[in-house]
Amino acid sequence: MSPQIVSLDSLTASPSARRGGCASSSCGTSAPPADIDAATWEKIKDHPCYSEEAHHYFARMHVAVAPACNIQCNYCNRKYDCSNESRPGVVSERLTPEEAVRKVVAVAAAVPELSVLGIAGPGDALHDWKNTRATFEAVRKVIPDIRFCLSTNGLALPDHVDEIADMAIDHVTITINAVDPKIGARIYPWIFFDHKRRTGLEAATILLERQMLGLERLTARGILVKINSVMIPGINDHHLPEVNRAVRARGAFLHNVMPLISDPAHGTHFGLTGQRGPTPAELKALQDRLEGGAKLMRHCRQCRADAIGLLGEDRGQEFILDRLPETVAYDPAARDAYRAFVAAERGDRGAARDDALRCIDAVADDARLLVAVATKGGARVNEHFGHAREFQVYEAGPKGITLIGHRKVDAYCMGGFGEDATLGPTIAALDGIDTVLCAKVGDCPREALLAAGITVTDAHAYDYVETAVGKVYAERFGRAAAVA
Ligand SMILES: C[S@@+](CC[C@H](N)C(=O)[O-])C[C@H]1O[C@@H](n2cnc3c(N)ncnc32)[C@H](O)[C@@H]1O
Ligand code: SF4
Ligand code: SF4
Repeated sequence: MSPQIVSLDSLTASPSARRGGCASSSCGTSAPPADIDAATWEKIKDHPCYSEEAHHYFARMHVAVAPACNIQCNYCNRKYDCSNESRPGVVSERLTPEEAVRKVVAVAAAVPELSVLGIAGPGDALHDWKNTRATFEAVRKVIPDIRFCLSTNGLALPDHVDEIADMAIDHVTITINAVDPKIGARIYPWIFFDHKRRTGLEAATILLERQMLGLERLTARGILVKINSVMIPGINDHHLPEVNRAVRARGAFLHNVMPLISDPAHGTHFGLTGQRGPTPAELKALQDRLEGGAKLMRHCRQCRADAIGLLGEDRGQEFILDRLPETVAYDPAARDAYRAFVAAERGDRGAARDDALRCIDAVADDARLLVAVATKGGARVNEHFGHAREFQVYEAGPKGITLIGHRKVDAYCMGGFGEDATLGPTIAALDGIDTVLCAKVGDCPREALLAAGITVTDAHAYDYVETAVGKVYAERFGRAAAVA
């Protein structure tokens, strides 16, 4: 099977959405959000992880060139692999740098949304620095405008900051789960440092010190740093506000608090010893508590180390090595055209969002609504309920309309028929949601969701998400007239 070519129309696939022309005075521009300076916006405006807004439009790909790791985390087992599973550290095939370059060029030729190449394991990008560097250097020669991104536990980071800066790697993620070694020792059984394996408090103390040093050195060089923290109930959940303060003080750009995944089938220490992950409500409560500190990332999908596509979709299986031609010619025209399309969409959507926010402003009290949106990109309500593999969750309230997370589900509709067995888990996954927005929904799931207290509607199909959420909010709280 050859890779599927993405069409711009697939994002805006309705006559009303393809309205041509431009409703906004800011058409064709993409001005930075109020809290971001112009230089930073230039670095993040096409990075789907560093900008929530960009993640509606731009794709990343990870290449699995870094299999080895210099530490052990109690939640990680890189030996377990399943092509159907989306989880960090999981890959279908490990690549040499040469194979990785072939894959990147093939993806860039077929996926015009591609803007970022990341190395996130399956081990540690800096422990396997030779492979990481060789991959980035070779890709840069073929695709000069692609952004580079890497993820590390931080142990080797202080030694590589100069090279990272020299190679124009603008985005680095460090996983920091604790700033107190006593808590760290419950997460990391060992590290390998300075030719020796170290355990217990000594291991955690060294690792945490190296993480902070690496963070300070990166931010001093103007590199944008995202901190990942895995939320582990009973171990570091109460401690993450302290982590948030510590990384903010050292200039971290984003803090991404992710839920622990600990299925016993994965064979991790935490999975096998019954350590649970947080519920969506617990994760949201912690993230809400952290608001006002280091800026939060709330749209992370905890991707595989070989993920390809928009966040929330994974097209990795389309591009496994066996399916790629030996040589692929790269032509930047499709990516250039896509960027021009996005610039126009952004202007249009910005104007629509301003309209939507006016109806939120119109409601003075503390009325809140949690809305789950079925979307396949482009910041529009454009996915059928039965085809959705995730719903993006928006909170509408006095502070505006904000993406606060997502809920993964199994697609309800297989080959044209709804599967009632799938609907139960979908309803459970939508716990706490008031309304679901989608492009199309059948009577059967609509009634089943209603019986569970969740309304679902396709009345706002192909609207921008904020426009649709604003309308639902206004209808619910009696200000329908506020949104035209
Ligand atoms: C697979 S790691 C690769 C990069 C690097 N070795 C690191 O740990 O930062 C990518 C991210 O996945 C996270 N991760 C791995 N296993 C996880 C799990 N079971 N639950 C939640 N996050 C996990 C890590 O903490 C890290 O932030
Ligand atoms: S540092 Fe990353 S790759 Fe290494 S054990 Fe931890 S999660 Fe796995
Ligand atoms: S794991 Fe999170 S930060 Fe990394 S590529 Fe996926 S969405 Fe972005």
